[in-house]
Amino acid sequence: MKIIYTITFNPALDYVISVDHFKTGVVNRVNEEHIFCGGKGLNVSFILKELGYDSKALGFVAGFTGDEIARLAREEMGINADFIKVKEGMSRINVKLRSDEESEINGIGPKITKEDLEKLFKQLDQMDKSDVLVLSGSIPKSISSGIYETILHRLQDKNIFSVVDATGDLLMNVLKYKPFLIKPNNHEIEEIFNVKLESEEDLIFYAKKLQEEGARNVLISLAGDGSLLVDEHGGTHRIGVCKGKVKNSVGAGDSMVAGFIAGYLRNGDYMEALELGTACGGATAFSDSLATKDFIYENLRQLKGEK
Ligand SMILES: Nc1ncnc2c1ncn2[C@@H]1O[C@H](COP(=O)(O)OP(=O)(O)O)[C@@H](O)[C@H]1O
Ligand SMILES: O=P(O)(O)OC[C@H]1O[C@](O)(COP(=O)(O)O)[C@@H](O)[C@@H]1O
Repeated sequence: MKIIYTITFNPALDYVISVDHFKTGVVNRVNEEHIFCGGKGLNVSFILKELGYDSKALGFVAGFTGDEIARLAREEMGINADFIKVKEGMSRINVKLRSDEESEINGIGPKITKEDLEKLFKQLDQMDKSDVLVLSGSIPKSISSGIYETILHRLQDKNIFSVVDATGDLLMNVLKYKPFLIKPNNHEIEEIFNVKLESEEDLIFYAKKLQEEGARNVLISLAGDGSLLVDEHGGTHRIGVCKGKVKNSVGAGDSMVAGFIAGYLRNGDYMEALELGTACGGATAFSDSLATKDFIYENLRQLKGEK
């Protein structure tokens, strides 16, 4: 049995607030607030657990916020988290503002030293052939943007499946290690290539460009417009979305990544992976926080046109 590891370098408490007609330069009053444990790898671990796949959630936490993240991850999310506690700084509080528009303010994160990184490398040394490693999210400012590259370089002889959900250099630098899956969204592709995507042909063109750089499967998510996968055999798969009322789309991308991995692990079938990923992304977007199992499968049945 493959072991799935997720790494969240910079977990966060997500402070999700709703404000009617938010305005800058004045006092705004919140009419609904929630605090969730967030961070991309942790979100992936949670959805994997809902789908029946255990994972080891690795990463760094610091300060009182870090203690709360570790507590919430274990006690409320039910995740097998093995975080490294670092001494300087504190884990982030990321503000997610719901108003006429959705806005996010994501923090910096604690100071991670060389010794802290060594501890993570030791944990990763346990990885074995065909295990899955999910590297997702940003990294604290104290670490070099080459860190994902360093990790995949260390693991390159182990024949693991890597999944990378990150932006800019963090993503581009690892493509040469042939990640099994990358999941940029359309805005991230536009930023990477400094272009405006205007058609499906554009999406396919840039997905193939990322494959030329080394990525095996490229899944481009398009929020409410669904997603497009160019698989490693050159097949193109376009899928729409589940129907529902959006409540909070934070974590939809992470949910899609988890669903895709779980769907693929079942039979190695891309369409099954894409459908389950879509159901997970939609179910999270239609929930106050991350989606739960029953709602994911309800969305999957709806997507497939089943009762
Ligand atoms: N408004 C929405 N309605 C239905 N499904 C959605 C919606 N937003 C996101 N999703 C689902 O979640 C997936 C990932 O969402 P997206 O916002 O593109 O990811 P990210 O959070 O990484 O930017 C989408 O491809 C879609 O399947
Ligand atoms: O590490 P980053 O890129 O700052 O992102 C962290 C944020 O991403 C999230 O994991 C949500 O990610 P997505 O909406 O892209 O799925 C939040 O829980 C968290 O606040």
